[in-house]
Amino acid sequence: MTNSFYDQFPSHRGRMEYVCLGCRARLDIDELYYTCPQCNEVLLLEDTQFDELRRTSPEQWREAFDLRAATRRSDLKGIFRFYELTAPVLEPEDIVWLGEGNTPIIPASSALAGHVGQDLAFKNDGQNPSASFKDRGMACAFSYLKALIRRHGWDQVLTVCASTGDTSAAAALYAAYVGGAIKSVVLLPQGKVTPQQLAQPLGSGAVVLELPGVFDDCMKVVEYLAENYRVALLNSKNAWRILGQESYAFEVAQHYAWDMADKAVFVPIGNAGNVTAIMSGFLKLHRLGIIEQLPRIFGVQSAHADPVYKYYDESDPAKRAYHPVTVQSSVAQAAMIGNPVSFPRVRHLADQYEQAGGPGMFHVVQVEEQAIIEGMLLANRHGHIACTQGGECLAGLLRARELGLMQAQETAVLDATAHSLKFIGFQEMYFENSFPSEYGITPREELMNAPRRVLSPDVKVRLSSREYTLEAGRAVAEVLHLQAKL
Ligand SMILES: N[C@@H](CCOP(=O)(O)O)C(=O)O
Repeated sequence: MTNSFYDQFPSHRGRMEYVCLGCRARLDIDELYYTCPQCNEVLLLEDTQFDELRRTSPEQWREAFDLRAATRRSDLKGIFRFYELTAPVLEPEDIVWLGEGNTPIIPASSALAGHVGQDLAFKNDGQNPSASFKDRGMACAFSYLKALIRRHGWDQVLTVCASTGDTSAAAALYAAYVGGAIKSVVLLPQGKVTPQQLAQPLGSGAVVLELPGVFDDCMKVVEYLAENYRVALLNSKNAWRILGQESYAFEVAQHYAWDMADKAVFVPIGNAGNVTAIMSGFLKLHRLGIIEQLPRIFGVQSAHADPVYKYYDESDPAKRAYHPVTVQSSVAQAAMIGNPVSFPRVRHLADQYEQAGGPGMFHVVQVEEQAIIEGMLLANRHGHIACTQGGECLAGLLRARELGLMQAQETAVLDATAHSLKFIGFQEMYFENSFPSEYGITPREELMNAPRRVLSPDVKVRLSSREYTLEAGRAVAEVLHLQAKL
C-alpha cells in the first residue's frame, strides 16, 4: 500500500441494487425505494460486485483501512473510510461529511468493570455531530440523495422522517448543510421528544410537525406520505441509512485490531435499523476475511417496548411469531417503538449471522426501566457520557450475566447511541424523585444527587467582594469539613 491509498479517492466501483427481503425482487438504485413495489416488504442494498473485493487480501484490506485513518481527504475521513464496503457507487463530489464516525471506544474504569464483573467499554456515538449514531446513516443517505439530485437535476426535494428525537436532529442537520434543493420536514410525537432533541431540528431550520400519539403513529404517517407523495423518507426504512450505520461495526473491528474473538457487542433495539446495520457490517468483514471471527451480538429492549425480545424469547424457531406491542413510557425513549420497521431485516440478518458464526451468536435480552436509568447513572458516575440507551446496554450486559450468557473472558462493547445531555431530563427526574408512576422507577438514595445551596443570595448583595469571598470560602470549607492549613 502506498500513500496514494489514502490521498486518492478509491477507483473501485461496485454495482448496487435494492433487494427485497420478501419476494427477492431486485430494483434499480436510480429510483428512491423504501419497500418493494411488488410485495411491500423492506429492502436491503447489495453490491453485486462484492466478490471482486476478494481480489484484495484480508491483510491488504486491514492495512488499507488503517492507512486511510490518516487521510487528509474529507470524503474519506468519516464513514467512507470504508467506501468499498459501504456505497462504492458514490462519487467524491456527492459525499457529505460533517465529522461523523470515528467515535471513541472508552474502556470502563477498573472500578466499573469490577462492579459489573466483566471487561467492558462504551462506544460513544453521542460524539457524532448531532450527538447520536443517526449521523452515520444520514451521511450516507444524504450523499446518495446528492447523487440523485445531480443525475436527475431535481430542484426540490422534501425529506421527511418520523422521530423520537435523534433521527430528526440528524436529518435536519444534514439537510441544513446540503441545502439547495433539499428541505427538511420532521414529524415528532408530541411531548415524547426531549426538549434538547426538539431544539435541534428547530435550530437547523427544519419544518417541525408534532402529532399526537407515539413514534409508531408518526412512522405510519411518514410511510403514508412516502407511498402517496413525492418525498424522500429518511428513516432507517431507507436502506441507504443502514449502509452508513454499518460503519459502527467496521470501526469496532478496527479499534480491536480486527480481532473480534471474545467480543460481545450490545445494541439497544428501537426501530431496529442499527442492530441490522451492525450485523450486516460484521458479516461483510467476515465474508472478506478481514475479521476471522464474528463478535456476539446482544440486542437489548426495555420491558416497556419489547416486540423483538418477545419474538426471540421463543426458543423454537418454528414457533416464533412476530407481534407489534403497544409501548409504555420508557426512559430509553429513543427505543420506545412497538413495531420496528426493520424487524424483517433483523430476522434475515440474525439467521445469516448464526449461519456464519454458529448458534448463540445473536441474543435479545429484556431489561426493566429501573435497570436502564440506573445503568446510565452508574456509567456516568464512572466517567462515561452514556444516554439512557447506553444505560440500557449496561442493563443488558448485567442481565446477560444473570442469565449466564456471558463468558468470563469476553469484553462487552456497549453502544452509547447518543450524548447523555439529550436525555438529561430523565436523570433530573431520578434525582428529584419525580418520575410519573407509569415508568415504575423508584430512585435509590445512593444514586441521587442534588446541588446544595451554600449561601443565601442576599450575602452577595450585602458584602464587599473581598468579604464575600471570605464568607463563601469559609462556608464551602465547612460543608466539605476541610482542615485548615497550619
Ligand atoms: N430512535 C429513532 C427512531 C427512528 O429510527 P430510524 O433509525 O428508523 O430513523 C429516532 O431517533 O427517531
